[in-house]
Amino acid sequence: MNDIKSGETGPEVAIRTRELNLWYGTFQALFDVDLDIRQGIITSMIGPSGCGKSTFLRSVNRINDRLGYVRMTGSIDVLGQNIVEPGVEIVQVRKQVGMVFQRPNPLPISIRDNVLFGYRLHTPRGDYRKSDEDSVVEKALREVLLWDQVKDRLDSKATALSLEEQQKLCIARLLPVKPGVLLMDEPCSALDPRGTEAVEELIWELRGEYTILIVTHNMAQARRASDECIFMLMGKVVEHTDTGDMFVTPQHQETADYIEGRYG
Ligand SMILES: Nc1ncnc2c1ncn2[C@@H]1O[C@H](COP(=O)(O)OP(=O)(O)OP(=O)(O)O)[C@@H](O)[C@H]1O
Repeated sequence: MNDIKSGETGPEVAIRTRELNLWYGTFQALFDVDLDIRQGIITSMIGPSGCGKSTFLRSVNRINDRLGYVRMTGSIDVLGQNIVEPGVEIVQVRKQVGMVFQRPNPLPISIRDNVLFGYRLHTPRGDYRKSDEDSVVEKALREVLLWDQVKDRLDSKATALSLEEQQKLCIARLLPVKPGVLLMDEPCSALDPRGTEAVEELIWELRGEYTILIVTHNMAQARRASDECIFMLMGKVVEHTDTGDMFVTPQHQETADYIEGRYG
């Protein structure tokens, strides 16, 4: 049951799902998920291992499509378009919905080419100007607070960067194609506490410009780094509310049990 109710949030909803069900073969992983994820804020998704957080995230940019045995029913509207309708181009979905993974996964090419990779792929040939490249690279790296560290070594291999820098780069390379939504699946889990703090600070900087949905096991992170929080259990949404309220006055016993560490 949701506490932030469908239909109440008006046009500023970035991701809206209705009766979203998903099966891996015969195993049902998501049950009637109705969510309204607001535009321009950070929403965290928490819940015990296996409750369907990553499955939900992967549905919103249709990575699950790669698996032949996944079946979905219901709708997922991203910025007003139902992305699971027949005929929707996955390339367009991926352009609007960027994804950041647990382990930073830069390509084994230069820092500069990493930033330009998606931009080259997604910019129509007639609109692409080589003379724009420098400013595109600088803008994206500045946005992720990495420019000063890397501006003198843009041609170095991205894989030689620290994990924190790699993760920032993986966020930077999404930005030139102007995604409305950034999905982050435990983006700090491979980082040390200092790297975690730096990436959290960055995510907070991006707030407003982008709609950010972040899956995390780290409740302290959800608490300090999100505006709204969704608690899931066994494929269902139990509670979706203001983060402060969820941690202080959870409305459901299951939420309270999880927050107090009574689930694995
Ligand atoms: N590719 C897959 N094929 C079959 N079953 C899967 C697949 N991916 C996930 N599942 C199953 O779907 C359920 C939800 O998994 P999911 O990874 O979405 O949970 P999660 O909440 O993100 O877990 P974690 O916090 O451990 O990452 C689990 O029972 C999992 O075993």
